[in-house]
Amino acid sequence: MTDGTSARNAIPARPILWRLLFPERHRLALALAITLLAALAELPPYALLSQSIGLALTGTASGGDLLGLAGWMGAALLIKFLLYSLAYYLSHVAAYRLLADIRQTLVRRLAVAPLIWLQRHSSGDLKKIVLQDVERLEQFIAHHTVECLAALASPVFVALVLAWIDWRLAAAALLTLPLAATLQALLMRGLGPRIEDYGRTIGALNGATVEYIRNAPVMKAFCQNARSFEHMRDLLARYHAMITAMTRKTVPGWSAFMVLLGANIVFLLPFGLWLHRQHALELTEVILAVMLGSGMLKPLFKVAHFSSEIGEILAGVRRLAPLLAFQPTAPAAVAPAPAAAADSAFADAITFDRVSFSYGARTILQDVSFTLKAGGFTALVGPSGAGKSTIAHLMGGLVLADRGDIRVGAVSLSSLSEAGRAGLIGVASQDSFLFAGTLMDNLRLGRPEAGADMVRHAARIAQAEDFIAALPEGYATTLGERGTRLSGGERQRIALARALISQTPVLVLDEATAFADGRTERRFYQALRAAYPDQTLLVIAHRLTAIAQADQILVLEDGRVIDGGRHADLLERCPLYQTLWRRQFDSETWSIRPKGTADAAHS
Ligand SMILES: Nc1ncnc2c1ncn2[C@@H]1O[C@H](COP(=O)(O)OP(=O)(O)OP(=O)(O)O)[C@@H](O)[C@H]1O
Repeated sequence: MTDGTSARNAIPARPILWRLLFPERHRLALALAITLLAALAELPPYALLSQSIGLALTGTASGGDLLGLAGWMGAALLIKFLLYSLAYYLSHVAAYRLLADIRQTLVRRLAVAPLIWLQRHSSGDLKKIVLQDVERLEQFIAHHTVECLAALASPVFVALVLAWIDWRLAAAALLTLPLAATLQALLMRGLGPRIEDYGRTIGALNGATVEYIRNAPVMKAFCQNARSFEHMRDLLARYHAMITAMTRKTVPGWSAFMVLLGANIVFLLPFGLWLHRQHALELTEVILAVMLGSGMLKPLFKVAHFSSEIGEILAGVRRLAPLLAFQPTAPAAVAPAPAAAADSAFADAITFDRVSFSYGARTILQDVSFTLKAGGFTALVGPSGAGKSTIAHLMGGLVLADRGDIRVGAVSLSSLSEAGRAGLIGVASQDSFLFAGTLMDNLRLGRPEAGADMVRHAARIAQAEDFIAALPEGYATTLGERGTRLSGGERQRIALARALISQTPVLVLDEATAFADGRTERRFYQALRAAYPDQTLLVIAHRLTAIAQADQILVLEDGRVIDGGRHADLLERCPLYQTLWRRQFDSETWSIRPKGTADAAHS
């Protein structure tokens, strides 16, 4: 397994950041140039102030002089205000244009991102990328650019003015800077991995929060509260511990850094007064130097703060990078035409050839081999946890086999593009996701060009016709984001009809008919075979009566296919199949009886 952290660190974030900023480079450059002017505009008010003090000290100021000075001061402040406003305006316009572009690109890329990649990321991770990481870029583009440049430029301009008055004053004003910079470097040491860790914890916490919100109704039903959601509680504790450790590590250093940046007055004032005594400087020059110099380094605190934030911004860019890099895959040249599955050349529509799969260290499937005959009806049965859905996930491209090969006809499934695979193999499971939109849109998801007759036909087979007819607007009924207006069983029927409409040569139904009772389920398979006789069907079902008519039944136990054949043969020779067959009747006749009547009921 690849180490996600080192892989992420290997992505060079700075070039990606520049590439993201490139489309707005002119606007941003203009914003920065205006910021420099605004930082320069901070100086004249000080010069005017020092001039006023000089006039006041000599007692030569007339009312007109003071009014003039006040006017100039007001004008200087107004110019500074206008320049900063313009710089901010431009940086914000650039930021929001870029953000809109980046978000649109991300959404487009999400649509073409490989299923495997999406499967590996929790919804919390993706939320963090699409919302928080992009939001952080807004902070960087709209605020940090202008504010950090101003914070850097302002001490430089002040140092130049001080050097112009007397270079020794500039040197005295800068004396505490090396000390503060060394402290800052020490402070930041070892913070990088912590910031990475912080990002990971936030991602995990987001995921747990989304899961918690989704499961809130279930937890309420069982009278549980947030404290019972152990995973989230652990993550919150980890987050709290991490923040506390980071605060403990950084706060004393930050405070010392801040104090040092403002401490240059300790050198500047005595040194300026000494120069005045040596007749090297006028008193007004000393006052001007102290006014300018005493606060000149404080803006660097913002720069230092930014340098700790840039780590998070770049980590966000690194997270964005893989998603931004996805390109729509060209249809695979080797994908067999869907209709070919029924040809004799594709007598074996699907072949699992010694396929193994693990979740981490846990082996789920081991050397699984079987074939699905083209146009045949195969059922996959086995105890819970045997690996049946994992086989469906492999065929649906949600996970990749660790070893072995899955072939569609003669072509390896792994060599097909996602579009090629989706055009050949359709998967419907119990977990159906319905999008906000009309029922018709939801049904035609896999085949937007499907005609009304085809949709109605599929809906009839999926036993969805009656309840659709009862909906206020039939097929035009708008569904909520998760199809909340439909019951679980109705949603499953829609998912089933959707898979039928896609008309893929191979169809995998993973507990997709769990909504139906035994008899309805059996009738459904009969209707399905009659309507689509050429379709290769793989059905995962717990209710064996429904699939007893299958051409082939594969028995899976602990990730291995232990037997395969027709119902009658398996019933005769396969102990596990016999047990599964018996168990379904036990469960069908199972009931809760008052204590003490159990024996009587069994006899
Ligand atoms: N994402 C995952 N991470 C780790 N283990 C998983 C994951 N998904 C499934 N498993 C495990 O893999 C095993 C096989 O799961 P699978 O869903 O394929 O079984 P199944 O035969 O379909 O079971 P059921 O009939 O109950 O649906 C189970 O033990 C399950 O806990």
